[in-house]
Amino acid sequence: MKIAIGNDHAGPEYKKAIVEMLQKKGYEVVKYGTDSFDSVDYPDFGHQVAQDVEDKKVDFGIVICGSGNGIAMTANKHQGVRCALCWTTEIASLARQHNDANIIAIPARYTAVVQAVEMVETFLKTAFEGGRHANRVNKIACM
Ligand SMILES: O=C(CO)[C@H](O)[C@H](O)[C@H](O)COP(=O)(O)O
Repeated sequence: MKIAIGNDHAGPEYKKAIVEMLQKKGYEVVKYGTDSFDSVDYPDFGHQVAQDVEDKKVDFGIVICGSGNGIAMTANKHQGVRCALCWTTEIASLARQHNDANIIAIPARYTAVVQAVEMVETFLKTAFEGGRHANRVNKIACM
């Protein structure tokens, strides 16, 4: 399975820990974003991750910024992307089970690294339930 990950200056150490976990588990990882704490603009990297998901170059995406909101908003501009802001493992699980989310957004300044890694593990191992949720998810794209 192939995963794209991107972050701004709020999350280099979060990306590092998540990438280590993913590579240990055998995932192929495409890395975007910064490895330093110098200020950058989260949309630059949110778009890169979301474009890979939209183009089906990767199976899932992970985006990280301070609150998680700016980079989630960026990703959700893309066709076919359902990016979920997650702050507990239960929310991460529900984002897959009920919303068929294909990108997880991590709020680096409001969660611990260990919690972020656990949320990503949960997100990636949880399946979409379909059923009544499929109709609802289909309606998200209908405007
Ligand atoms: O949380 C964010 C966007 O939703 C970003 O990570 C920024 O950190 C946030 O906007 C704060 O900006 P700053 O330049 O880090 O003060």
